[in-house]
Amino acid sequence: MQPMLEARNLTKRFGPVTAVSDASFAIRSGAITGFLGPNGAGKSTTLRLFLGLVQPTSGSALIDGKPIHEWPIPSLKVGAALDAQCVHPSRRAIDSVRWAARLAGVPTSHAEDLLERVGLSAVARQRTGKFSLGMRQRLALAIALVGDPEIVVLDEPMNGLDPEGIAWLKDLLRSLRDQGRTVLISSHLLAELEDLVDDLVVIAGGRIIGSGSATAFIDRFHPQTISVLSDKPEPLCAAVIEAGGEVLDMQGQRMEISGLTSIQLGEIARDAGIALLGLTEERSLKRAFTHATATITDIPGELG
Ligand SMILES: Nc1ncnc2c1ncn2[C@@H]1O[C@H](COP(=O)(O)OP(=O)(O)OP(=O)(O)O)[C@@H](O)[C@H]1O
Repeated sequence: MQPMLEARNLTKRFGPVTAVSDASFAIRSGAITGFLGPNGAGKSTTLRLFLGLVQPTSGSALIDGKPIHEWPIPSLKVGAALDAQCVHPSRRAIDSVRWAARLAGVPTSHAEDLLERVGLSAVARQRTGKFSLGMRQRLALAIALVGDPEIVVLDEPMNGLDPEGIAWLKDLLRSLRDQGRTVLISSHLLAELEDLVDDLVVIAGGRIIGSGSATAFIDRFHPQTISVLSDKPEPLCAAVIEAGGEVLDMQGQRMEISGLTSIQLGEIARDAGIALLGLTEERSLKRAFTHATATITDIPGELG
């Protein structure tokens, strides 16, 4: 199936700065994809390249097979919220949405519904100059949805939202996905995306370090670690090292071990006469992400 968004050897340089370097990845239709990377990694630049707001130095950024400018009415294809400050402060919220609808060439009659959908009905007729960042994020989202687009692209939309707002946004994005839309959402905070995304594209230093399903990302990058609780941590630590394992962390009776399977660890403890009081193999996207970004130089582009 044709990817909904695809970067092919995409590079963008700003003078001496290479913001995006030979990036290739594909985003499938009908999924929520998290675009994850530290500050300055090149996320916003990549999103802007897809939206035709900056031109690539080389390579291409395709929306459903072609550059955005080749779509007759781009806002029907893709709606984007890249900057929560994008609306004029002296304009009322409802007028900003109507203005965006006019620009997109779609009826303005849904403006009220859109503001209701993003929880801004009560302030629809207020000027946006005094809106909080969270309110602006909601307004930017309403504007992104104005053309009822197939693809929704959001740059750090959770900035400024309180926990309730974040939960609300996640529900809204899931409902967009459940309607068959494609959602691409960037963040520098993995915790924001962890329970939301189906797929991930991870970028650091302008380079794509992995893309694919979140599960595949964990499989590929997760360090093999075991958290173990024992009544004799010191001798267990020595036995683990003796057997070629590594003790990553030790706090009281709990230690974190890598380089051994849980079966091997059980055998080592048994042979040393040490009781294991608990043993868990922790697998989290967070640990995989930390590991992947720490070892970036060793990692090739595509993830299965
Ligand atoms: N218009 C520009 N002119 C010069 N340099 C730029 C421009 N836009 C981005 N950069 C640089 O490109 C690099 C990537 O920036 P970008 O904003 O894409 O990263 P980001 O991952 O979105 O980071 P953040 O989360 O901090 O916004 C940074 O070094 C940035 O300073």
